[in-house]
Amino acid sequence: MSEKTKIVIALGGNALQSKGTAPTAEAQLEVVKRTCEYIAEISGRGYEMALVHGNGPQVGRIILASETAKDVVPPMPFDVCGAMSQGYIGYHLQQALSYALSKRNRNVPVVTLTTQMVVEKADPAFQNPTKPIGGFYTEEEAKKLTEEKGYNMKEDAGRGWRRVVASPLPRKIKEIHAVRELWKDTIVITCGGGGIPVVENADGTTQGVDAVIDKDFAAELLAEQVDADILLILTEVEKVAVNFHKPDQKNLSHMTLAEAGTYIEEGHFAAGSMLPKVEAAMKFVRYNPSKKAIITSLDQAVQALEGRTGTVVTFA
Ligand SMILES: Nc1ncnc2c1ncn2[C@@H]1O[C@H](COP(=O)(O)OP(=O)(O)O)[C@@H](O)[C@H]1O
Ligand SMILES: NC(=O)OP(=O)(O)O
Repeated sequence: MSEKTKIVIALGGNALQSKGTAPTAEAQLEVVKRTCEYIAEISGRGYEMALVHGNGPQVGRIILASETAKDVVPPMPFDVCGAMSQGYIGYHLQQALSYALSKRNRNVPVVTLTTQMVVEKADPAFQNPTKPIGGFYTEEEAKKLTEEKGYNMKEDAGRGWRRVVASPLPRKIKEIHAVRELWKDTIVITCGGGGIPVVENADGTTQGVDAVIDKDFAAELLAEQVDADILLILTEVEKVAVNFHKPDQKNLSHMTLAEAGTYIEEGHFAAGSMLPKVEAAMKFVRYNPSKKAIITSLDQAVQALEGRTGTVVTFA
């Protein structure tokens, strides 16, 4: 790998979703086109990068469609739905990013790698579903879905109720060697939706499991394994806050590992939304204390890389 600054960018579900319109593939493509302008801008500044995207809303809809059509088409297992989400989100990103790069006369190839993520069979997450997927429901609708379909439903960071599924920790990127090879001259879209969750059998084969891995943790593992300089987590908010959504909310420009740990103990970060981002950032700087993680919004990504905004997480 070259000596340029290497970034792993984690793109939040909001970077792929249109607000206030039906969640169609066409609407997603329009949002992805806007997202890719920012990504191309970062590439234009000479950074090397890989992209990891979320899939919570998308995989939830694919699973729902499959379950709804179960009387006419055999339902797809979760891992296959995850693979489908990687394929179509990756396709949109490839199409839009290639165009955004070409407008800047940067003819860097962009490819999506179907990526399996090894998880542990015994991960306690299989007994405690926490990962929100699909759309948002009212509390009443959520109760009905639990009664009628047996879904696990939880409130998601003050935004409504969502179905939650198991989200085991990512342990090994099956295709990491291909990612490293591709990295040399390509923007690779990998570990989409956290990677397709698989377990390894004793004979070395892999087998899909019912889960959705958190893409922030997957991006962190990738950042470790490609020796990235920066883990850039892009979401809806410009900065991480303490006392979020309270009158005394305070946006943070910087957190050390120790400070982040204290804020977690004090309960400032919502599980399933901001908490995994902060935990992923902490894990990255703990793994390599000379590196940094940044959490910010997509539209502030360039400014955050220049040190002008975002929440920077460092070891000390
Ligand atoms: N302490 C906090 N500071 C900032 N945002 C927070 C905090 N706690 C919860 N959030 C919420 O977490 C959201 C980011 O999580 P989420 O939307 O699940 O991520 P993604 O962008 O990866 O889909 C923010 O948009 C915000 O609504
Ligand atoms: N898989 C995943 O973490 O998706 P979201 O970012 O959409 O929650």
